[in-house]
Order: sequence, then structure tokens, then C-alpha cells
Amino acid sequence: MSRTGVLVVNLGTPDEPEYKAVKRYLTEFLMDGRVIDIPFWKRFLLVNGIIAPFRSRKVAKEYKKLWTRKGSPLLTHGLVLVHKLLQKFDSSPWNVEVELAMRYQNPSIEMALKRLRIKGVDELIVFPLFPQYASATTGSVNQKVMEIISQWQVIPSIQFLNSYHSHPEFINAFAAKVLGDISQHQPDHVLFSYHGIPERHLDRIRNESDYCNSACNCSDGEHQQYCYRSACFHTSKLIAESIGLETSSYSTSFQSRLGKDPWIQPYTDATIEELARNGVKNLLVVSPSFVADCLETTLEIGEEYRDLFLEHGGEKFNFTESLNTDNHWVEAVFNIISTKYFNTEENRSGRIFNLADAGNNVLSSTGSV
Ligand SMILES: C=CC1=C(C)c2cc3[nH]c(cc4nc(cc5[nH]c(cc1n2)c(C)c5CCC(=O)O)C(CCC(=O)O)=C4C)c(C)c3C=C
Ligand SMILES: [Fe+2]
Ligand SMILES: [Fe+2]
Repeated sequence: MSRTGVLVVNLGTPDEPEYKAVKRYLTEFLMDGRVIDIPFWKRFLLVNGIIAPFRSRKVAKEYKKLWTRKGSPLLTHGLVLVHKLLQKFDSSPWNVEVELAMRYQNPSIEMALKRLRIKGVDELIVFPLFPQYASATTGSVNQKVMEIISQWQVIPSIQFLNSYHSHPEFINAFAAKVLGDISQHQPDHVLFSYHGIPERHLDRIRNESDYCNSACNCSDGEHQQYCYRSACFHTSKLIAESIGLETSSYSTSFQSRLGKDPWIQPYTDATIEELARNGVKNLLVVSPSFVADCLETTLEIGEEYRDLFLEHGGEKFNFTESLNTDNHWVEAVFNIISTKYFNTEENRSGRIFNLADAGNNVLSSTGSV
């Protein structure tokens, strides 16, 4: 029986909440051409000359606030998630190993892949902890995995799970959390706030292919999984529908803007001000682009946006905790993987259909589920 490796990947985090480690992290992250997509020399000067030296001090302070005895929440949540997933696969009929990796810093994708190789894995599933596809996140993870594996003698069969923004397991896991918070806090309005990307990144996918074509108005997303904006709107719609939230009772917006270029809109800060001005007193914010709480949720939403809402006349502000290590989420990840890759007619034996066996290119992308 073949052995399958599941590589669970999140974005990254510094090794410690100190200036040097944060600078190392930000430099590696922002020097990625899929994140800051400008010519190399310009990116080099911008990142090494301005962003990393100046931003790292402020960001190190923020990480200090967030850090727990066990380390960065993004990392510790990831490790527990992987541990729980392993337990589930251990009691399944399939022969599966699971490893956590971070796209930037540690545990690195290279080390995690090596560990899977040592464990004798001959088939690989890449599971990004990003429900909506973006070139800057899932695209970058996929590229890194391909770069590393292209150096190996034996190239395993690889399945990239590019997005699960509309998968019922993901939607149900988030919807359950939102429903719990709605019952508890009785908000007037729910704001789904996603991490943004520069508008230019959408232009690039429009130029590349039909992924965000004239039929995609970038805000309903039914068939546009590679249009990040569309996919985010679609996630909001599906969560709202599954808990019976009326269209007028929720909005979608984009946060975490960096730099002066236009990012996809509406912006979360402007939306919060507008909601407060329009008389919303009790707001619940949900962030389904993150499956684990981190700087961008706990501090940006939980502190910055809270203050902003209260300053503009809001009275009650709550934030729905992310899926983190909830058993419901562990179950969802297990089900997403096993129904797609193991529980199919041809794979009843627990074997992924091996494209190499079929004489095709071994690096296959399976798209969204
Ligand atoms: C959820 C998906 C994410 C997308 C899309 C994304 C795009 C993106 N991010 C930056 C710049 C920064 N992001 C930072 C942190 C950060 N971003 C995500 C997720 C997405 N980013 C996560 C999970 C985190 C980690 C937070 C943690 O707690 O460790 C940062 C670092 C923090 C800071 O300086 O504010 C930066 C910088 C860009 C430019 C971008 C799209 C091109
Ligand atoms: Fe980010
Ligand atoms: Fe689009």
C-alpha cells in the first residue's frame, strides 16, 4: 500500500518576537515576487532599504503582545491541528503522514518535505491553510513545493488543493462559529473581513487567462475560484445562507492593506466607519480568510478595528474566533482530504490515482473542491 504525505502549509511567522527575527521573516516574505510583484531590484531596495528595517520594530512589538508560552499562535495552532489530523488518519484505513510547514521561516517547507520523504511517502497532498486561492499565498506555496521537489530524483505524485472557499465542510465549520456568536451577541450587522491583495494582482490573472473574465463581476464568485475577490464574496454568501442571514444584514470587506497602491475594495476600515455612521451599534466581525488567529485577526481586528468602530459611534464590537484547533475544523480538513483523495471509486484501496503511472505530467493541480 502506498503511503501518502499531507503537507499542511500556513504563511509564516518569526522564530521569536524580536526585531532581528521579525526582520528576517519580513524580508523573506516580502522578497517573494508573488507577494511584492515588482521588478527584483525595486523590490530589493524597497524591502531591504525601507519596509523591513522600519516595519520590523513595530511588528516585533505586536508579536510580543500576541506571543504565548508556546510561541506564535499561528504556529502553535498549526502544530495542534496537524497532531489531531494525524490521530484521525491513524484510525482510518489509509496510510497517511501529516507535516506542518510555513511558507516563510520555520518549520520550512523544505524540512517538512524531507521529513515526509524519510517517512517513505510516495504520494503528496498539499493542503494550504488559505481557503481562497491567491497567487501571493497558495500560488507561492505551490511554486515553492515544486521548486524543492524538482531537485529530487524521485518525484512523487502531487495533488495541490488550490482552494476550498466554497466547500461545505469549511463553510459549515465557520458557520457554526458565527451562529454561536450571533446567538450570544445579537449583532445588528455581520462584517466578513478578508485579508486584501493589491488590485494589480487581479489584473495579472485577468491578463493571464479567463479566470476572472467579463462574466466575473468579482463579487459573486460562483465559478471564479481563481479570482480572489470573487471567492471571498462567495464564502460570505455561503456562510450567510447557511445560517439564514439576510443580504442586508452582512457585508464583505478587505483588510491589512500595505503600501500606497490600490488594493481590492471595499476596505474594512472605511466599511466599519460607514456602518457606524449609518447607525450600526452592535457589530460582529468574522474573518474567513484566516483559519487560525494571528496578528491580523487578534490585533488588527480585535484592537484596531474595535477602537475605530467605537470612535465612530459604535457601542458593541465582537470578533468571531477563527477555527484554530476546533474539533469541527479538524473533522472538516480530514473530510475534505479523504473524500476528495481517498474515498473515490478508483481509490477505494487508499491509493491516489498516480498521474505518473498514466504517463502524464507528475505535477498536477487538482483545483478547487
Ligand atoms: C489569508 C490570506 C493572506 C493573503 C491573501 C495575504 C496577502 C498579503 N499579505 C501581505 C503583507 C503582510 N501580511 C502579513 C501577515 C500575514 N498575512 C497573512 C495572510 C495573507 N496575506 C497571515 C496569515 C499573516 C501572518 C500573521 C501572523 O500572525 O503571523 C504581514 C506581516 C505582519 C505585518 O507586517 O503587518 C505582512 C507585511 C501582502 C503584501 C499581501 C499580498 C500581496
Ligand atoms: Fe498578509
Ligand atoms: Fe473577478
